[in-house]
Amino acid sequence: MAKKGILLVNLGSPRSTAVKDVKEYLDEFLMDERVIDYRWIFRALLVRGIILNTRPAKSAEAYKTVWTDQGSPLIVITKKVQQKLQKLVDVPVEIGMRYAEPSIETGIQKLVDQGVSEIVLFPLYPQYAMSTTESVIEKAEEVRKKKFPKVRINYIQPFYHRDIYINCLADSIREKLPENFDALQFSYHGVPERHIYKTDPTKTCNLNDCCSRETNPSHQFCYRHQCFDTTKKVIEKLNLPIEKTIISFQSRLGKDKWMEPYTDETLETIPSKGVKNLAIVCPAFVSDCLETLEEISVEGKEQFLHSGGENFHYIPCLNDEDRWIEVVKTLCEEKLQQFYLL
Ligand SMILES: C=CC1=C(C)c2cc3[nH]c(cc4nc(cc5[nH]c(cc1n2)c(C)c5CCC(=O)O)C(CCC(=O)O)=C4C)c(C)c3C=C
Ligand SMILES: [Fe+2]
Ligand SMILES: [Fe+2]
Repeated sequence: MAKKGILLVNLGSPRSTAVKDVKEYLDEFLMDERVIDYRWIFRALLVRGIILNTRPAKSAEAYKTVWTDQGSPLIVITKKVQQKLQKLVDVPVEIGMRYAEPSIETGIQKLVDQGVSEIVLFPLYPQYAMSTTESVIEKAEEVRKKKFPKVRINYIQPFYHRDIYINCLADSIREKLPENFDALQFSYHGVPERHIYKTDPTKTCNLNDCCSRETNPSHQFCYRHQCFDTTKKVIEKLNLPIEKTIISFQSRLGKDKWMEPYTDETLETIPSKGVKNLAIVCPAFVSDCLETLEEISVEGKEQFLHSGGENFHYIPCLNDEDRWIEVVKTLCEEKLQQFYLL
């Protein structure tokens, strides 16, 4: 019988906080046609002609504020998840990053070196997006076809709607919520609106109320719907009134129209509407990273407090919490079982 293994895939971080390493990382990231989805020549002009002239130095400074002795928080946390999961399952577990090292190819190679030929690959993103889930699958398939044609890969699908995940996230938030808060804000990583239209095979999503409808044929590939639905399901579990919740989208880049409302603008306007004590959580990320530890916990906090807010309470991601490791284990085991049916 074929030997099985698990590959946990996350976004990836630069090798170090040196500007040249950040530049190399951003080049690979932003030249991905599923991230900046322009024709190659226009993408290269924008990324290599404009963005990479100034952004690496700025991003390197931001990375320095979150970097740990062991490296980037995102990679350190993903490794902890790997180690904890390895103790619970009897197949090899490795990690791979979509950008930079350890790459998806490195991860698959490590599994193959242990005799594995059937891999469950877990893109660590609760919601589907072209720039994340789809990009990971495309890359893994490219590597598999080129380097490991005999290996079979079974992909774990977005899990934002799964009860086990929602219960886990709701329990984690409940434990960390402060006693008194005026609102709980759900801040998701944004994407350009164009990405949503582009990946909608049904062409029925118009980015209005269709995303919050119970059913719509576009939901399987609508990142906006999946963020709304995650929020709705979590607040139901938490028994929180909808009036006490806010949803927003962070981390926009460039001049395109990204999904609204924007987190930074929201943080600046809500204190004048009576939200003085804020709790904020970032459920597009399962591991804390630059975008949560710096953009939200530091920059976001400053924006909120300077705009009249009084208390800002950041709720960490699931990281290596045992209850989350249990969810990862269950989702992986489901897919491992499927190999027998394929
Ligand atoms: C959670 C899902 C993510 C989506 C969707 C996503 C889309 C997306 N991101 C950029 C540009 C940047 N993102 C950056 C960092 C970053 N992004 C995610 C996740 C998603 N991105 C994570 C987990 C991180 C942190 C990585 C880390 O090392 O901690 C950055 C780099 C940092 C910076 O310079 O600000 C950029 C740039 C685009 C353009 C995009 C969709 C089109
Ligand atoms: Fe991003
Ligand atoms: Fe939608």
